[in-house]
Amino acid sequence: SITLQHGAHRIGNRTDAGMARWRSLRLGQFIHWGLYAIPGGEWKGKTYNGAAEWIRSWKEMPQAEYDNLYKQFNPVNYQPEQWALQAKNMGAKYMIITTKHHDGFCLWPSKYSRYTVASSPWKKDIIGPMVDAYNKNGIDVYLYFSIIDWNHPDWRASPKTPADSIAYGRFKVFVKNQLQELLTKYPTIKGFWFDGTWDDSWKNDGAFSDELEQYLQKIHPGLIIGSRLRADEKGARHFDSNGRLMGDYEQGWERKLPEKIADIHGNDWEGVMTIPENQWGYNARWAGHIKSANELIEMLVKSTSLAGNFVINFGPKSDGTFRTEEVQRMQEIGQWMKVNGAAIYNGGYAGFEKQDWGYYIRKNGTDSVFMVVCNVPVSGDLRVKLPQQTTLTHAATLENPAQAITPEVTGKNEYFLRLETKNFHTPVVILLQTSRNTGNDNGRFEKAK
Ligand SMILES: COc1ccc([C@H]2[C@H](O)[C@H](O)[C@H](C)N2C)cc1
Repeated sequence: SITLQHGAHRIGNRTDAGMARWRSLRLGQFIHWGLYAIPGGEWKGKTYNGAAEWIRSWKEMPQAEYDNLYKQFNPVNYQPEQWALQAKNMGAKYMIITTKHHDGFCLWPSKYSRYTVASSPWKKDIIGPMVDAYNKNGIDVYLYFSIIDWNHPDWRASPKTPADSIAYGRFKVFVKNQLQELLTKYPTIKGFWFDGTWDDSWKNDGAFSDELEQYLQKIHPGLIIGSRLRADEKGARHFDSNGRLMGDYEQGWERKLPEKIADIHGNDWEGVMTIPENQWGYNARWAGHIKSANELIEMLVKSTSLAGNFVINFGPKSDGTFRTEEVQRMQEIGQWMKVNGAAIYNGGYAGFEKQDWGYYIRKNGTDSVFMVVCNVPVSGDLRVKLPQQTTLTHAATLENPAQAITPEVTGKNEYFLRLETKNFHTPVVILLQTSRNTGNDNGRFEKAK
């Protein structure tokens, strides 16, 4: 390995209580809200085919007109308590809110910028009431913060001249001030979700990203910050030039998930997912494939089975309400979580041989392993192959009333489970009680007690 001043400062996952809590939450709600919700992917009768929150970069959108949208920001139907209750009913245990996206508009009245809600017709702080409402409902809050700031005169994607470097130097002070301000105003937040860190200006200044992270940890110990913030002194991002993860979890899983446990290299990780193919901010016209609740539930189950968190994104409208499809997804996911949440919260990698019918999730630190069945085989037989010295002592569905299952046992520590009901509308969860190093002959299934 090479000597790095600004590479990873820790090998392996964090072992403190704050990170263990993050690891137990598993299901998060991402919210992208800002001026981009006003055009909602359309402008003067034309449809923008990119992601709605990027409409400012569209050639058909005059940037001055976009930048003046703050004069229309007035979410008269914004009710943070409703937002928080809705998220609680979905079963989300943490929420990530865009305090400032790439366009630079701040949803809090920052004293370091005039481009904030304070200058809008709404005038009031959006973030504070949201943090309070979510915390009151037992949901942890993380603040999304874009380093890229298209509105700030000192932002540079790639400084070319000495004047650029002086301007960008001022910008770095501005970033540090805004982050310190967010921590001071909203002390209950658990971490930052950084974005917009791919440009040369940031990539070629690994020292600053390292010092910034240490500065934030100093004023707010225990902050959880993913791998998108840092670059090392050679411009490597997420993983330093020695291949070691920088930050507290791998944060690169955006609209994609790992396939198998080897893909996560033992790191904590989080996947963030849009319901349409690629829309984070509100887009009036949802085109392409819109994920169903079952698809999102399966992604959540897959993430949990691979020891990662899964965050579903929502893009509220400019008036502060959510579109029907998003309300429906939250309700349907919430109904499933009410019955099966025990398989998700505190869930992790089981270490059993993957089967086609779905995913195994081990309740952390126990011999309780959940089978989440997403694909019932036409045979109706659900095969369970256990590692050596592990036997199955009991099996039952999670639903009410629980349906006890007597597996068929084969001699090779292999079991076949059959489900009575055949027609499923959502994934079915079966709880397996196992015991290890039992010493009795492999595969003997003791009758349910
Ligand atoms: C260039 O590809 C991109 C760039 C930025 C993104 C941003 C989205 O606007 C959203 O905020 C997502 C979390 N982020 C990675 C997505 C894809």
